[in-house]
Amino acid sequence: MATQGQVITCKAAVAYEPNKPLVIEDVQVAPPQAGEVRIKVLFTALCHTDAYTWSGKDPEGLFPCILGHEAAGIVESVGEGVTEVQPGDHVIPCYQAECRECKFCKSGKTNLCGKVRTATGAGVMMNDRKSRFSINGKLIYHFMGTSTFSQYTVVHDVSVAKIDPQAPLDKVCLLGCGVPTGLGAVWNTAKVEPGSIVAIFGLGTVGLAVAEGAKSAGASRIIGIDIDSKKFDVAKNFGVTEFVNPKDYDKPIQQVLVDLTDGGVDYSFECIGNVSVMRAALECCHKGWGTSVIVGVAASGQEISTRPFQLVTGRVWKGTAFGGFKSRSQVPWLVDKYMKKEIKIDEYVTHNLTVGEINKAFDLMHEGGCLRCVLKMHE
Ligand SMILES: NC(=O)C1=CN([C@@H]2O[C@H](COP(=O)(O)OP(=O)(O)OC[C@H]3O[C@@H](n4cnc5c(N)ncnc54)[C@H](O)[C@@H]3O)[C@@H](O)[C@H]2O)C=CC1
Ligand SMILES: N[C@@H](CCC(=O)N[C@@H](CSC=O)C(=O)NCC(=O)O)C(=O)O
Ligand SMILES: [Zn+2]
Ligand SMILES: [Zn+2]
Repeated sequence: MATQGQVITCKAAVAYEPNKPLVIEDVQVAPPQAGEVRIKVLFTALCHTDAYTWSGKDPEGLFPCILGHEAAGIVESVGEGVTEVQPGDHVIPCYQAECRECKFCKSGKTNLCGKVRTATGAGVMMNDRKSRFSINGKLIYHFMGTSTFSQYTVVHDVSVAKIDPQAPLDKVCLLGCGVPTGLGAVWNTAKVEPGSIVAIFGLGTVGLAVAEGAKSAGASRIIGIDIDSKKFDVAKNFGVTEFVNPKDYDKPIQQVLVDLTDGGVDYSFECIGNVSVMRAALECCHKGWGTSVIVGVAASGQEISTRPFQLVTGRVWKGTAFGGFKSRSQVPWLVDKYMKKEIKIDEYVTHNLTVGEINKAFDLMHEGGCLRCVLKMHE
């Protein structure tokens, strides 16, 4: 039965309140308006940022909402004026848009796009500042402009990357967030050079993708730091050459790293979202040139600090969103790299469940033995 132009009722995991189990509901998904695309989501993974917003610590977190932002699917229908994708196209929804027209896109200096950001931060669509999701007339907010914990979602056309239809959607869904973020933090944001010494704080999917990126960039030493020693075995497969557990030392971890590296590392990456660790990551950098990249997302109200002297003496503090990748242009390129076996994805997928098991998937994320859990969205 043709669904174009119709409201679709489908299953979605709804977050009604912070930290309360997600509820699988029958949700009404309105047709796409001008400049919008309705996507049948086939697979979605969970990222730590979904858990962060669900925890209530995200200043942009709105409830009730449909979380999820690391997914792949097929275009079901498009709204007026949409020219770059059509029904049947295989796509990855991108929380970081790329309109190619705004001040940010035209600057050549950033991957951030301004076109729909105020709407995505407010949980609505740009066109009418309303949600396309409802349950029996009651509004449900969008999340990050993607809301992939739903069998169907509506996104802005500037947030859709069209990909190779041969690519396995249960794997390339990871290119919606964590893997590009880690790779791009190294390749685009830090621009790590061959021979560099790299420190990575936090060896989850994002930290391991940093390791993979650093290895491919020719780093000579890749030091992984995590409070969970079990992470080291798996981290070796992604390029980590040495492991440090802060719990094994009495002195500050930045001092441990400075001592291990004859004065400090060339590049460090914070992939946790902990502001004390962000400070340590900056202060373990080498005087004169060491660069630290903040990747982790810290809770509302948290602030970073250090002695300004750390910067006066040449250390550089940076941050990255989606690894600096331009989403619509470069996600298809990353898919092609995966298809040519030039980047890993399968190795990050430790669990596969169904959307009905989503609360179990979040439990797995918090237990630590899980990198990415991929949910099948349809029977
Ligand atoms: N900037 C961006 O565009 C993006 C940021 N993120 C953020 O990156 C962070 C990492 O995400 P995931 O890899 O999915 O998370 P994860 O939870 O899988 O990994 C975090 C790792 O940090 C370790 N850890 C926790 N506290 C620690 C401490 N005090 N010292 C050392 N290690 C510690 C944990 O044992 C775990 O291995 C999150 O904050 C997430 O929100 C994620 C994607 C994109
Ligand atoms: N609403 C959050 C924003 C958290 C954040 O920094 N998000 C990252 C992506 S995290 C993906 O898993 C990002 O791209 N930020 C840039 C942006 O435009 O949002 C908060 O306020 O903490
Ligand atoms: Zn994410
Ligand atoms: Zn733009």
